Formats: sequence, structure tokens, C-alpha cells
Amino acid sequence: LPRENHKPTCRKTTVAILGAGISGITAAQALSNASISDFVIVDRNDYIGGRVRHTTFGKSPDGTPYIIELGANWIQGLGSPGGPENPIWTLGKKYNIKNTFSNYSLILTYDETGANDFTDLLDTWGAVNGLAEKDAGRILTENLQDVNARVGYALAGWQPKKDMHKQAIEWWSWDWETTWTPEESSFVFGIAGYNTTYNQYSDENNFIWDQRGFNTWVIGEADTFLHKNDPRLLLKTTVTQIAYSDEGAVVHTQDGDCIEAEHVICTFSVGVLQNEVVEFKPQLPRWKRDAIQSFQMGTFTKIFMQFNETFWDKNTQYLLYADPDTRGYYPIFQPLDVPGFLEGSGIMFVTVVGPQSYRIEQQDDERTKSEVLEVLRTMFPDKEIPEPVDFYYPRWSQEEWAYGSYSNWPSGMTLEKHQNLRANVDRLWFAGEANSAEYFGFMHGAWFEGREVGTRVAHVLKHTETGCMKRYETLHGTTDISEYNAENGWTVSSFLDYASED
Ligand SMILES: Cc1cc2nc3c(=O)[nH]c(=O)nc-3n(C[C@H](O)[C@H](O)[C@H](O)COP(=O)(O)OP(=O)(O)OC[C@H]3O[C@@H](n4cnc5c(N)ncnc54)[C@H](O)[C@@H]3O)c2cc1C
Repeated sequence: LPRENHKPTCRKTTVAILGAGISGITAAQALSNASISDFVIVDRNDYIGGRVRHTTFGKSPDGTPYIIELGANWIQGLGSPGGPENPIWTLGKKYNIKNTFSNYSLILTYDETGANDFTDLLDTWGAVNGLAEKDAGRILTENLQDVNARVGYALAGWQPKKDMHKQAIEWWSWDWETTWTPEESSFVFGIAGYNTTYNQYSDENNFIWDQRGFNTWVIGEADTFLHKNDPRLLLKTTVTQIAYSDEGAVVHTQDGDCIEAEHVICTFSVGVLQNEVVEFKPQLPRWKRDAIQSFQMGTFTKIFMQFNETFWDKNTQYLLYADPDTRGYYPIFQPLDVPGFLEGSGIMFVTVVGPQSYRIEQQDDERTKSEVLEVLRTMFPDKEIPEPVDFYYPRWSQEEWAYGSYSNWPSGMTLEKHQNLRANVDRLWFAGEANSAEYFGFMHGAWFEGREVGTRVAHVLKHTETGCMKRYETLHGTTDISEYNAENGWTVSSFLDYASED
């Protein structure tokens, strides 16, 4: 609400960048690099980084709390000799972000009987996945109709049905990354997206445990073009309305102020756009609303616990639990009190996604804590599982500035329709992780899209490019292979493979 005695003002700028997450900061940096310094960056939070967000948790031996990451935690796909490097990995190194290789083979499996080794199913999945990849590649290149990933994997020979061990392996291999089930996800883009990150860069994921917070690199990059107390950075400022036309735009904020700009770059998550917390005037055209509502926003919830004593094997990074009744019920536990991470911390976290996230994000901490402890007692029948001394989890699906964690590609969405998510409407531009056709969901997706749109707007301002991104008012059922090009956000081939050794 407008503050008492606050006189509304309307500020003028060339470019208003909405959001100070990775995309917003990268867009501003691209403008700055093109010598356009007249912009403002607006964010409702009081920090730079958006979904790269941390908090304090528990207590270390010296009494100070630990820093834990509530949002992005891994740099995914680092880079291979002879191939390109993931820009987030480059930046992680630049800012000396503390991280450790996530070793997925340091895994133990459990079920309702306690420890039970079903890791051989990982090899079965690997073999099926090889066949599935080939099939997905054929669908893409021959312009055939996409299917959902359940169908794609079933045709490759994967039938998990009522085998809860197989369901757990499938959850670990699919849902943990996408936050949606195979039934709900695109087969082709799920696999192509996986390949552009893990085959183009590498299959390594490094886990961040830096006690300055992972967003140190985002702040560091912002500092390369913003100065101390820069008036161009407006934190704690909530956008309520964006009025746009082909001549410019006016952004209205909750405190009654406004920003008049020649161009607006909106980097809000697809969850924010879907939930209409910001009013667009005029209403966005149907082709745009269709694309926004079609893309999926998923939820990924990390539940943190600190214990006074550890009861897990210090040589294990992952504990996978197959619940006998419910797929995805507290399936993956990660102790951080293991070598290379936060040793001595007593911290462990368990992750749920999708419908389980929605469920637990609506219930109170006590209920969730007792469910988690019951699972741990099932997994370790011979051990005393103590009450945690600290317990916390975020509610991503309810955050008005995110409405979820990150996006996923649903089956039935073509590259053309996704391009409509990216395309500008008059002088209103869009960026953010979901707009990356090749890296949706990831931090590097947000980074590439912010850079792309910032660069485009700079060209438009300098009259070296026209103002329109490709869009499809009439969609075709499938996408021809010739359309997998830069104009539609497809810059590298999903068939490239620098990462595999053979
Ligand atoms: C739990 C979780 C785990 C993840 N794990 C990983 C991972 O391991 N690896 C990885 O690569 N990626 C991961 N991600 C995804 C990654 O964090 C995102 O892809 C990336 O940070 C998105 O950046 P962005 O700039 O597109 O959006 P955002 O970071 O959401 O930035 C948009 C900004 O807009 C602001 N905003 C929204 N509404 C308004 C409004 N009305 N007014 C003003 N400001 C507003 C928000 O406050 C936000 O700061 C994870 C995300 C989550 C939540």
C-alpha cells in the first residue's frame, strides 16, 4: 500500500528491468556492456539473486549459524576439454564459490525393511535411457509428434508399475531434476534439455556450500556495473502493474510510484506470470497467455534438519528411500556432515518435489518433522534417531515472487509455442530461466536469456536491429527440424556430445 505521507513520483528511464535475479542482473550487464547505463532494476526482495537464495540455520560449534541454500544448490554440467564451459561454472570459479563434486555413485538404498540394495536398477535405467534418447532424437529430427516421458520410456522397455524400487529409481532419475512426473513431462524436450546441459558441458554436478551464500557471484557481477548505493537498484519494490505499448511502458509499484521507460524487461518466473499477481495493461495477447499457462512451474522443497549426533555412514552422499505405498514420499536424504561438505555440522536434508511439495508446504513444521522422522526410523531400524535440534523448510509454491521453484517442459508444447514465451509484446520483453529452450530450469538458462534480451534491447535502442522477436500467432502441431535455430532460441544441437569419453 502507498506509504503514509508518501508523495507518489514517476521516474523516467530508458530500460526498466523487472527482477534482480540472474536474468535481471545479466540483462543489465548486457546493456551496460553496450554503453547503455540509463536503466533501473526493480525487485520486491531486499537482496540480489532471486531464486539463488540462502538463510541461516542451526548452530556451528562456535555458536554462529550455518548458511544453507534454499534455492539453487548445484552447478549442473560444468564443461569438458574441447567443449564449451557452463557460464555459471566460470563465474563460480571467478568468485571462488566453495563447492564439492556430487558423487552419485555414493548412494545407499532403503525401503520399508531398512537398508536394501537395489542399485542394480540404476544400470537397468541407464540402458533404457540410452534407447529412449535415440527414440527422442528420431522424433525431433523427423518432426514427429512428441509424447509424454512415460510413453517414451515404456516404449524403450521401462515398466515400473507397482515395483516401488523401480519407482524410486525413476524418481531419482527423472522427477528429482524436473519436479514433474514422466506422465506430465515432454519426452523430447526432457531428453534434449538434459543433453544440452549434460552432454554439451559434462555430466558433473557440483554442490555449493559456500558460507557467504551462493548468490555471492550474482552480487559480484552486479558490482561490476553498479556502484555503492546505486540509485538504479530499487530493492523492496513490488511491481503491481505494467502498462505497455509500442511506444514505451509505465511500471506501477505497490507504494504508488511509477517508472516510465522506453523498454521493459520482465524476468518474473512463469509461476508469477501464471498467477496474475502483476496486471498487464492491455491484457497480454492470447498467443502469449497460452504459452505462459502451458509451461509448467514445478516445486522442489529441501527440508533441513540439524542433529546433535550423526547416525549416517560418512562415506555416503545420497540415501534413496522407496516408500512401499507412495511414490516420491521423502525419497532422497543428503547428509551434509560428510567429508567435503559441512563436516561436523550434523546437518542433513531431505528433498520432495511436485505433489509432495504442495502437500507438505501446506502443513505445519511439526507434522512434516514427525513424518520425516518416521521414515528415518524405518530406514534405520537398529538406530536411535534423535529429535533434530533445528528444522526448517521453505514454501516455494506459496512465495508470491516465485510461485514455485523452476520450470519444466510439458508434453504437447512445441518449440514454436515455447518461442511465444520468449517473444516480446511491443516494448515489453521477457527473460528468465523458463524462456531458455535449451536450459529451462537451470541457472545457466536464466543467465543466457538475460544476456540475450539485454543485448537485443541494446541493439533496438541503437537502431541496429528491429524490435520484434519471432512469434507464432498460428501454431503448427509439430516443429520442423529447420525451425531448431537461433531465432527460436535453439543455438546448439542437442546431439552434440563433448562429455562422453567414447
Ligand atoms: C529449490 C530450488 C532449487 C534449484 N536448484 C537449482 C540447481 O541446483 N541448479 C540450477 O542451475 N538451478 C537451480 N534452480 C533454478 C535457479 O535457481 C533458477 O533457474 C534461476 O535462479 C532463475 O533466475 P531468474 O532470474 O530467471 O528468476 P528469479 O531468480 O526468480 O528472478 C526474478 C526476480 O523477480 C522478482 N519479482 C517477482 N515478482 C515481483 C514483483 N511483483 N515485483 C518486483 N519483483 C518481483 C523476484 O523477487 C526475483 O528476484 C533451483 C531453484 C529452486 C527454487
